Amino acid sequence: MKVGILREGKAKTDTRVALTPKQCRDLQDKYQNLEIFVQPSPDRCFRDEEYQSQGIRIEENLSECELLLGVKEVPISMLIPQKTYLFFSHTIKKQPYNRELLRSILQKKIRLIDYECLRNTGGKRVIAFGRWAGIVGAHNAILTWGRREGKFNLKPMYKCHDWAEAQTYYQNLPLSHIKLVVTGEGRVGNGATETLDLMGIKRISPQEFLENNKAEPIYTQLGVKDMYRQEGETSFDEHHYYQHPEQYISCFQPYTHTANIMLNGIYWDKRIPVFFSKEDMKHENFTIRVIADVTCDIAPDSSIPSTIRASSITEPIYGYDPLSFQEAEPFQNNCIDVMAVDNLPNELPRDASEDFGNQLISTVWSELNQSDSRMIYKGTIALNGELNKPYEYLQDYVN
Ligand SMILES: NC(=O)c1ccc[n+]([C@@H]2O[C@H](COP(=O)([O-])OP(=O)(O)OC[C@H]3O[C@@H](n4cnc5c(N)ncnc54)[C@H](O)[C@@H]3O)[C@@H](O)[C@H]2O)c1
Repeated sequence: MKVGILREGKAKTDTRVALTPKQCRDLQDKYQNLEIFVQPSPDRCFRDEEYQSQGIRIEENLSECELLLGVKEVPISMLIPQKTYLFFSHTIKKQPYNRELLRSILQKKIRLIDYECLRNTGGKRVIAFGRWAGIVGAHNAILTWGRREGKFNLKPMYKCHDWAEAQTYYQNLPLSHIKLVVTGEGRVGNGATETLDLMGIKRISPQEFLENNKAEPIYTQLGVKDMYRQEGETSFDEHHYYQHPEQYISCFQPYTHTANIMLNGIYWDKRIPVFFSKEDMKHENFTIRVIADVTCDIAPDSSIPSTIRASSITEPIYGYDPLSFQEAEPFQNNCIDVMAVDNLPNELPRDASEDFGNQLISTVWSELNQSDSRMIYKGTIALNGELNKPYEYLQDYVN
């Protein structure tokens, strides 16, 4: 089989790749009939020469390849008819900006397998970048706090060679007054706690967090059971919550009076209650001064009203004035600092790509060769010019 690694075409800042040079080499060594070709790219986090030095061919024309691997949406002009593509298409929520992309995929009779739709038998996603978004998100939260307090300047993650370098700056940071609440227990939430643990910030239970008045750096992590409840109910049925989140109310309020940093890493959609309102943010007892919103849904369709726009890797922080509801200069006493970078794993593209490639190899690669794989069937959005059965609900969007 011939496999092509695509040059990312959506934005220059997308420097990640699905397989590293070493992973390509290992796969070729393992499978005798496999040949991997890499489209040249001046922007990719692994240079063309790094692939070549592992014996992988650089090739502009990938029309001989059956399977093409990208990361972000492939521009329509780069799509080759009748091939199998794997990438994040961002079409399953009927995103308007990718309607033409899906139309074109159908016209060109492309088989589209979307990484976001690849799940194991328990329904959990098998391949994602979320852990790295959490790792970088927590780094940026503490960086923002250091600058806000004027106490320290943490080197931005994207300026570090890799995560190992960033970790060398975590010793002896003056973090004494930090009270940080992490929302979410998935990839992002758990990635964030990796960074916080390395920084020596003490993890405590949600209950202790609300009661702790000592000037020591602490954090707590909240899952859905800590954040939502049904009115009049004392127990929490997680399965029921996922089925009917609209029947629940938020119990996040006490943390808005206790924490000074919030790292938001929990999934949210319009059925789920918001954590707090614009009005809540005006109150004197709203103590949160830094919000690292990794989930990064943009207001008004968001759980956090101050996430009024996404920010960028090079300019990650903006201020939010809770009285005027407007954007303001960052690091002002009367304002809240927002870190809302929506492509955080790109700050550590080499580490994130390697991890992603390992997940691809260990969970997806062998499935791709099985004609009856449930995982691949359920992850396939389009084939032979039609929507695959699980995605027929997209027909009106395509039309
Ligand atoms: N800013 C970025 O660069 C970036 C990168 C990756 C992911 N994200 C976003 O971060 C968020 C979390 O991603 P993740 O990888 O941790 O996801 P995940 O599936 O690993 O974890 C999701 C978390 O949200 C909770 N949750 C609450 N309601 C849910 C629901 N109805 N369905 C599913 N989960 C629900 C889960 O219990 C879990 O704690 C997502 O919104 C994702 O799009 C942002």
